[in-house]
Amino acid sequence: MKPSIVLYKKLPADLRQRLDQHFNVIEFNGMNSTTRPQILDALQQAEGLIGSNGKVDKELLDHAPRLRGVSTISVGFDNFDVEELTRRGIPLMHTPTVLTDTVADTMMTLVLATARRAVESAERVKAGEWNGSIGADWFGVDVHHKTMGILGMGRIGLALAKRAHLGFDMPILYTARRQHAEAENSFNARRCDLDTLLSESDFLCISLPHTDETFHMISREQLAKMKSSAILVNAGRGPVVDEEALIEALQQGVIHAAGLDVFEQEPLPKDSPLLKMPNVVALPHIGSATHETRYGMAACAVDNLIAALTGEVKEFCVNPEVLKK
Ligand SMILES: NC(=O)C1=CN([C@@H]2O[C@H](COP(=O)(O)OP(=O)(O)OC[C@H]3O[C@@H](n4cnc5c(N)ncnc54)[C@H](O)[C@@H]3O)[C@@H](O)[C@H]2O)C=CC1
Ligand SMILES: O=C(O)C(=O)CO
Repeated sequence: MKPSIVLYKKLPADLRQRLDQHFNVIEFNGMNSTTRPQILDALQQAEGLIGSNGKVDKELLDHAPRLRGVSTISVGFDNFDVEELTRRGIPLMHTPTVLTDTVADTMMTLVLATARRAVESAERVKAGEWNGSIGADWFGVDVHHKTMGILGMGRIGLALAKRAHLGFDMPILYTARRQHAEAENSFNARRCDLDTLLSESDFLCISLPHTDETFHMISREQLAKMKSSAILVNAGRGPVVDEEALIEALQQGVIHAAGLDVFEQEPLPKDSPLLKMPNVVALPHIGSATHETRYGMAACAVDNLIAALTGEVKEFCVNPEVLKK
């Protein structure tokens, strides 16, 4: 008999068929307050779990006595209790690499859109405000040759550095726990402490995961150290930036603008002051959201689950120590 798995994200038909070839698939339309109790029930029998967006915590794992492998359709795994999974010997698989360039493109989009006021200008054109030769009230600021500061020099940070250095002649600064030879040798990036990054960057670009250490790493005190002309771009995770402090900084002109793909609460609440600010470009967490990349992520996650449940994991395991047991 094929092992049972729980799927909580719609997959392209061919990938769903690939899962069906290996498993008895119990599918749910997302993990939310309605489906979660049903998912917990189904997990009594399930040996695998695959999806994205939904808390995989101790409560869920306590309902899953037969679980042997978990696969997230994302690179970020802040929704997962990795310690608890590891304690139970369950591999957690994720999808790095396949989305790196697409997310770096999104970050560059936010850099350009905020600096050149692209969204705001396009909205004004549609509102019929373009009635003659434009004046300084429409002008933006240059991106090329400005200093880009990268917080989170991992795969995505490096791909962003490549774009900024090769495409826009931007000097690159980065803050990291270790030196990144490739960033320094290939893209002339210079490592510095956080205070220097904050005070010297024209664009502070965040591609950090959400962890206990990174929670509110950028708050009032850090924002106060930035240039008043600086633009903050966050496509890592919302909670890395203290959103209340960011809103205040934008309202008071402590910094110039923000380009945000991620928020402390997603979807962004309809009454968020961010939605009313012309100097904010807010995207609905589209970092990896292209047809090609979302397909690639789903395919990677399907292969990852098959590998985890057949004991043939070669890469993309968040907690590889469980494989040695
Ligand atoms: N907006 C979106 O749609 C997407 C967002 N992401 C986010 O981007 C994050 C990064 O993805 P990758 O670059 O693939 O991961 P990665 O693991 O290659 O890079 C993360 C980097 O952050 C660094 N880091 C972690 N904690 C730190 C700390 N306390 N201080 C300084 N540096 C620290 C790590 O050392 C690493 O270099 C993901 O974890 C996810 O949260 C990823 C994909 C799409
Ligand atoms: O992969 C991730 O971590 C995302 O945020 C969505 O691509």
